[in-house]
Amino acid sequence: MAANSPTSSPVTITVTSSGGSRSLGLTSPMPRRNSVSNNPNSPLSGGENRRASSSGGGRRYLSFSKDSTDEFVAYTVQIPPTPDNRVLTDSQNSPPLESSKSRGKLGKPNPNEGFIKDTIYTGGFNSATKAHMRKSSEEEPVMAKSKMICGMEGCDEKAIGGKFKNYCDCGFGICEDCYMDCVGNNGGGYCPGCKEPYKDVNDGYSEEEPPPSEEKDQANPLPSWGRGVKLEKNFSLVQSFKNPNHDFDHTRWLFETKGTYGYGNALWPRDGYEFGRGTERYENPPDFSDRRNKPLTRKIGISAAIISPYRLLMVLRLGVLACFLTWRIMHPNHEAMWLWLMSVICEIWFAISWILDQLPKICPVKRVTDLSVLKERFESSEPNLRNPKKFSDLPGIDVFVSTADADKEPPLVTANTILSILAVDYPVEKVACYLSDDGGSLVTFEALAEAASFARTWVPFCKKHKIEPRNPEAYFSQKRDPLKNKVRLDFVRDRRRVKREYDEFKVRINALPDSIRRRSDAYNAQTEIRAKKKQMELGVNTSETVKVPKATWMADGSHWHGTWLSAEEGHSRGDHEGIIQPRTTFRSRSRRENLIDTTDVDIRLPMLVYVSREKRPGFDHNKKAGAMNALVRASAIMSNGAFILNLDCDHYIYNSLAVREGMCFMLDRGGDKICYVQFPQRFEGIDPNDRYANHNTVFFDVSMRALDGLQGPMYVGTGCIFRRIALYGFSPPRATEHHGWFGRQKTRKLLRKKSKEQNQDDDEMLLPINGDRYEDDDIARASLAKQFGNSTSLIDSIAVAEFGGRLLHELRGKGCLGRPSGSLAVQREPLDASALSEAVSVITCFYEDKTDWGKRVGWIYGSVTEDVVTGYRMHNRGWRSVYCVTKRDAFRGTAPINLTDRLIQVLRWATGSVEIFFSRNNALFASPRMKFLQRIAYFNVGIYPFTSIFLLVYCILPALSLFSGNSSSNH
Ligand SMILES: O=c1ccn([C@@H]2O[C@H](COP(=O)(O)OP(=O)(O)O[C@H]3O[C@H](CO)[C@@H](O)[C@H](O)[C@H]3O)[C@@H](O)[C@H]2O)c(=O)[nH]1
Ligand SMILES: [Mn+2]
Repeated sequence: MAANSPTSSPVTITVTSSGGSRSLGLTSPMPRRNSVSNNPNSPLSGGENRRASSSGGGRRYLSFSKDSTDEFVAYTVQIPPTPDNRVLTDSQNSPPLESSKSRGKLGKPNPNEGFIKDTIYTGGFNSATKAHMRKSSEEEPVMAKSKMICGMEGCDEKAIGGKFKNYCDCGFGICEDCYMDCVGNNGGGYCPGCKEPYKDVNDGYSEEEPPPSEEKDQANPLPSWGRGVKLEKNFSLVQSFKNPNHDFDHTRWLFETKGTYGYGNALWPRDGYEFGRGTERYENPPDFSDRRNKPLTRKIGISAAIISPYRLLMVLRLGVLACFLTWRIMHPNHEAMWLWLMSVICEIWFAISWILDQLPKICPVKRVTDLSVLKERFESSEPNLRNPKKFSDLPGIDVFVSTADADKEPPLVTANTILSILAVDYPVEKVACYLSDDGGSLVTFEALAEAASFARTWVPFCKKHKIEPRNPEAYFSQKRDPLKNKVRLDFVRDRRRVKREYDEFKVRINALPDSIRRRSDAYNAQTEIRAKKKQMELGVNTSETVKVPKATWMADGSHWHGTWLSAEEGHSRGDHEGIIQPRTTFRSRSRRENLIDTTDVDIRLPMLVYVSREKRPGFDHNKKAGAMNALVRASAIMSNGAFILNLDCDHYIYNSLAVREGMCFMLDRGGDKICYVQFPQRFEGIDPNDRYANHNTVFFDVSMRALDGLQGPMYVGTGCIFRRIALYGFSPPRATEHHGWFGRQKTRKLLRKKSKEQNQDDDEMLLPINGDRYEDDDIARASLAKQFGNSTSLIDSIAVAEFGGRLLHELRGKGCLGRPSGSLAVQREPLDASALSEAVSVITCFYEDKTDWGKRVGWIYGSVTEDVVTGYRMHNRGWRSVYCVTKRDAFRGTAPINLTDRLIQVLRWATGSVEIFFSRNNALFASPRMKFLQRIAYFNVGIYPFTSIFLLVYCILPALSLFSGNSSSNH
C-alpha cells in the first residue's frame, strides 16, 4: 500500500489488512547507507529538496488518497491484535479471553473486529490551528465518516451512508436506527456507551452542523506570530481533496484578522456562534475563576528554628576550618616538605569543595500547592452553557517514558509504569502517553498492547475506589490493609476481581518473550515450507537450500518492523525503521461487560502511543537524549501538549495527583518563567540500610531544596515536568528583566557584549510573543525550519504549544498576552493519517541533520549526563525551575541493587560531571542570568569528582610519610 517504492520514499504508509488485523503500521524505511549526511538519496538533505519534502509526506499522502479514496476513508489506526488486544478492540463481539496458546493463530476475521469506535478522538491543542483545515461544514465529514460501525450490540450498520454518528460526546458511535431506538420518539434516552442521558435530540449533531469541537474552537487569539501560519501549505491535501476552490471562508477570515468571539469561543453555543446570523450573543464571560486571586502555590522559607542553627554551625565550621588551615600553613614540616605540601593542598581543596557545597545551601525553601484552587480555576464544577461537557481548561501534558532494552528493563515494569500513567488524575483528553522503545522490541510493543487492554479494567477501578498507588504491581504488593479508607461497598469484590485479572495479565506479560519466539518459529517454518514448495513447482534445483529470513512475527501474521530475534539486517537493534503505533483515546470496556460496575466513573483512557525511532548504522543516536528528542517532535505533531513529563520506564507515578501538583507551579502567577518542575527521585526495593546510598538523601532533600531557593534545582533525568517551549530553546518571557549576579542589578550591556562572544547556541531566542523578530512570517519560518528541521506541522505546532502553556489572561502582567480562560476546554482533535506520516518522518535518523536538535533545541547531546546539561542550558537562558516535594512521593523508581550496576551508574555520573567541567557548559562561562550561588552549585557539580583524586592522595599520604620517614631514618 506504499505510495512509492519503499526504498525511495521516506514515509510509507502500510496498511496491513491481512487476516483480520486492520492495523496501520507506520514505518519509515530509508535507503540503508553508511554516510551520515549529504546523501543524495536522502530526501531531506539537499537544499532544494528540503523545501519540497517538507510537504512531502503530505503530497505522497495525497496521491495515496487519490488512488484509493476508499482506503483512506476506511483508515484506522490501531495496535494490531495481540491475543488479548483482540478482546479490547471489540467490545461488541466480546470474544472470550483466548488462552495464550492460541497466540499467533489468527482467529476468523470478523469484519467489525478491528475498529475502534472512538479512533477519531485525539490530537490536542492543535485545535487552534488545525481546526482551520476543516473550515466549512462540507469539508468536515471526511474524517468523521471514516468507516465506523454502530456500537450497539448486534448492529453492524456501516458509516458510509452517513447513517453513523457520535451523538454523545463520550465517543460512542451509533447508527441512526439504534439511536432512534434509544431516544424514543420524544427525546431523552441514555447513551449506551456512557449511560448518560443523550442531550436533546435536536442537539445531536446533524450533518449540517458539525460538532462544536470541530468548528467552534477556532477563534482563540493565537500569538500574533502564529496567525500567518501557512495552513494551506500544511494541510493542502485535505483541502484540495475535498474542496479545491472553496468560497470565502468566514472562520479563516476571522482567524487571520485576529477576530475573536470573546471568552470561551471554542464552546460558544451554537446559536450565538455564527457571526452574521443575527442571533443573540451571550454577554457574560464564563465563570471559570471566582477566586482567581488565590495563589496556586506558596513558598515558605524553612523555619528559622531549623535554619539559624544550621547557618550558625556553618559559620563556626568555617571559622575552625580557617584557623586550622592557617595553622597548617604557618607550620610547615621542614623534614618532609613535599609531603606537607601535598597534604596542605589536599586540605585546601577539601575546604574549598566544602564551601562550594555549603554556599548554595544557605537559603533553602519549601513550597506548598493548593490543588483545590487549581480545580476551581480550571475545571468548572458545573456544566455551563459555554462548556456543557465539562471539559477541563487545564493545558495538555505529554508523558514520555523511555525504555531501551527489554532484557534489562523488564516489560512488566514498563507496563506497570504505563498503567500508572494511564490512571493519572488529570483530564483524560489532556494526557497523552508516549513510550519510546529504543530496543525496537516486539516484546515491549506487545506488552504495551497488553497494558492498554488491562488498563480498561485497571483505570476505572483506580478512579472508582481512589486507589493509590496506581501501579498494580506496587498496589497489590502493599503490606497495609487494603480496606483502609475505602468506603464503597463493592470494593472488596472489585479488588478481588481486578487482582485476578492482574495476575493473568502478569502471566501473559511474562510469557511474551516465549510466545513470540514460538509464534515466529511456527511462521518461519511455514514460510520455509511454502518457499520450498514454490521452488519445487518452478523446478529449480532443489538441492539448493532456500534462504528464508528468520523473521519475528506479530500476532496478525505480518513481519515485525523493529528488531528481530535473529537480528537480520534491517531488523537489528541499531538498524531498523521507525515505528509509531498510536492508540487514540480509547475506552474501557463497555460498562455492561466490565468486570466491575463503573457507573459514574469516567471510563475513557488517555491516548497511548508506541514510538520506536528509526535507527541505522553510522548514525549517532545519542542515547536517551536522542530518544527524547524524537518523542518531542512526534508528540508535537500528534498531541502537542504544552507540557511534557519525563519518566524513565522504571519510575512510576506514585501519587496520582503529581501532575496537578506540578501544574500548580506552571500555571500560577509568574509560572510562565518556569522551564521545569523537578520532583525528587525516590526509590523502593532498597535494603533498609541503603548500602549503596541509593536514596541520595543529602542530594534530594538538602541540595535540591537549597537550589530551589536560587532560581531552581537541576534536572536529574526523571520525574520532571517541562514546559515545551523551554525545551525548544526559547527564552523566557521578559528574560532581560531580572538578571545580574545576584539577580537584581540590570546588566544589559554586559549581556549584549557577552552574547556576541559566546557560542551562538546561547543567543537569545525570543518567544514569538515577546519579540518583534518574527514580524516577517516567511523569514521567521525559514529560520525556524533551520533550527527545527523542515516539518511544517512541527513548526506550526510551536505557536500552539506556546499558547497552551500561557497563563490565564488575568494572571499575566500588564502588556502581556494571556489566554482567555476556557480557551483550552475543548475536545481533542482527531488524529489523521497525514499527521501520522508526518510524525514518522520526524523520527527518522537523518531528520536532525543540520538542525539545532541536541544543540540548543530539546535534550542536549554530547554528555553522558544529558540531564544536568539540559537543565543548565535552560537556566542559562534565564528560565527558572522549581523543586516540588510532595507529601506523598510523586514518583517512585527502582534503583540498582547490585554493586556493579550501582558503581557503573555512579561512575557514569562522575564522568558526566567531569565532561561538564571541561566543556563550555562549565558554570564559569555561565551567562549573567544565572545567580552567583547557582553558578557555584553548577560549578560544584563539575568539580566534585576531582575530590576523589585528592582524597586518594590524602589517604595514601600516611603510608608515604611512613616510607619517607623510614628512608630518612636510614640515612
Ligand atoms: O539508548 C538509550 C539509553 C537509555 N535510555 C533510557 O534512559 C533512561 C536512563 O537510563 P539508565 O541506564 O537507566 O540510567 P540511570 O542511571 O538509571 O538514569 C539516571 O541518569 C541518567 C543520566 O545519566 C538519566 O538520563 C536518567 O533519567 C536518570 O534516571 C532509561 O529509561 C533508558 O531506558 C534510552 O531511552 N535510550
Ligand atoms: Mn534507570
